[in-house]
Amino acid sequence: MAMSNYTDSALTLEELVCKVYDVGGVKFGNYKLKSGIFSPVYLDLRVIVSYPDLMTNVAEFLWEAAKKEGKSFTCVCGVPYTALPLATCIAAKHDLPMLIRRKEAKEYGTKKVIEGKFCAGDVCLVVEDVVTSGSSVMETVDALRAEGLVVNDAVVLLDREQGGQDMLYHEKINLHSVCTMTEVLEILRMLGKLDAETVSRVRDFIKENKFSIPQLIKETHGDAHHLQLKTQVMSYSERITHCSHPLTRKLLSIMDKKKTNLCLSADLTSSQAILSIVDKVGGNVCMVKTHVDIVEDFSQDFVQKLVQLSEKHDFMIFEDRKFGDIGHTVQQQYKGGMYKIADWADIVTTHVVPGSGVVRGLKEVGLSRQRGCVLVAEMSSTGTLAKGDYSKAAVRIAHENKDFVIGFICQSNLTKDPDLIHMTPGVRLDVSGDALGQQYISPSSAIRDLHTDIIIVGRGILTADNPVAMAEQYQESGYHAYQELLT
Ligand SMILES: O=c1ccn([C@@H]2O[C@H](COP(=O)(O)O)[C@@H](O)[C@H]2O)c(=O)[nH]1
Repeated sequence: MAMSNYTDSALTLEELVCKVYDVGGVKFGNYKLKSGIFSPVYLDLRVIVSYPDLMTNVAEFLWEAAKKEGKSFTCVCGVPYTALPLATCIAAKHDLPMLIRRKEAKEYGTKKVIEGKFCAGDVCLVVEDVVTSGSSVMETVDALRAEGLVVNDAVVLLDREQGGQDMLYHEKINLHSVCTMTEVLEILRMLGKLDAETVSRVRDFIKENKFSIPQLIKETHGDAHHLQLKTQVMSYSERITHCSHPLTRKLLSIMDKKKTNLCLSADLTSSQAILSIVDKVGGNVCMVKTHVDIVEDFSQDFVQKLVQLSEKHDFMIFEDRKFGDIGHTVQQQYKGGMYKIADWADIVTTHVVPGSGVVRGLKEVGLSRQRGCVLVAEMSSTGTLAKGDYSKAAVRIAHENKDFVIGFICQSNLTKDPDLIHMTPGVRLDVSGDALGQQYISPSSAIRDLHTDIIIVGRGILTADNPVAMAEQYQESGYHAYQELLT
């Protein structure tokens, strides 16, 4: 008999997390892990099997997360043991053949490792309850691949954010998660189930117990494989060969040629001041970002001169317009008014708060002009609401509009798709922040820890005594961090 009577057919993520917590799937305290270390959080998602309605809901969330990017699968396989019933629910509900991986091959009879009917080339989705390092998912992936199945995707209920996603990406697996540990903490805190001290203890634990990719690969595959890691982080020039969007290719080729991942945020209010600094540091940057509506003496002559400088120094022009209205309105804002942004800006930013119509509206104007757009998926400011499901929706919209969307404004790595460039503002050598909620991280940390592609720097350069020398320092610091990732 079921231990609790959940009758919900469709829960919100908050409700799901709350129910998993209420049945004891997530516990907070001081738990000794298999590794011997003590953890302030303990996950026991096996308990879900005792709550059939909750289990069906979890399975639906998993399926939705896996299908978000429009992928299709010919079969599904759970990582033994907790995810087996979850995979079964998905298979039964969506009429999808299921495979079972044996933990040990049978010593008799067929000696099969993978049970169920399949053909080489079938595309299998791997299902897991929790990902920490990604090694359990990899055991199942390796077994499936050994039988000729194609495995590119895995879906997990909870990503502990300790390095598993990067590890799996290294193994050419896209990990889709229903929620992350950060989201669980935020939801439980919001619902009053956790105090601030516990939240910060768990956050610190996760931060301090992150695995590096080399460490994970060594653990999963041993030393020989570890040595191969060096070749796995893509250089800009390698990445060009994996990209289809012409603007992404152009940007990566500028970054490669000029040895820079720096974007200057030219947030000055006089056109002369902007042109002057851009001419001085144009050689150090791959992009110049503008807020054209703060320029007091704006004229078309100003933007023409900016375009000339972009040709002289070989950088792209990026108008940080942050559109946020319905498709029909943003079209007028993009091509018309006094700024006529579509005439001169290679790239523009848009919020996704109106839904995908905003992107479709901009695309109708920009596509024929070979322009591109960047989605504001996350923000650098304190208390930002652009997080969690909102950011995931931005990723989905980007994937659905890859002919026009070339990346994200973000504070974390959101997708491993080589076409989509991650651009991170809130970067400064002095990381103390400003009085209005801006938060900073260092250039090297943005590249190395957030795995971003481009650092966006404004006041760090503009207010320096010697902005040119400072731009060189940011260029050097960002590019050096990128080179370190390659070696
Ligand atoms: O999340 C975001 C999105 C955009 N910005 C913009 O980047 C620059 C940052 O300027 P700094 O002087 O380096 O703080 C600015 O134009 C913002 O509008 C951001 O900071 N955060």
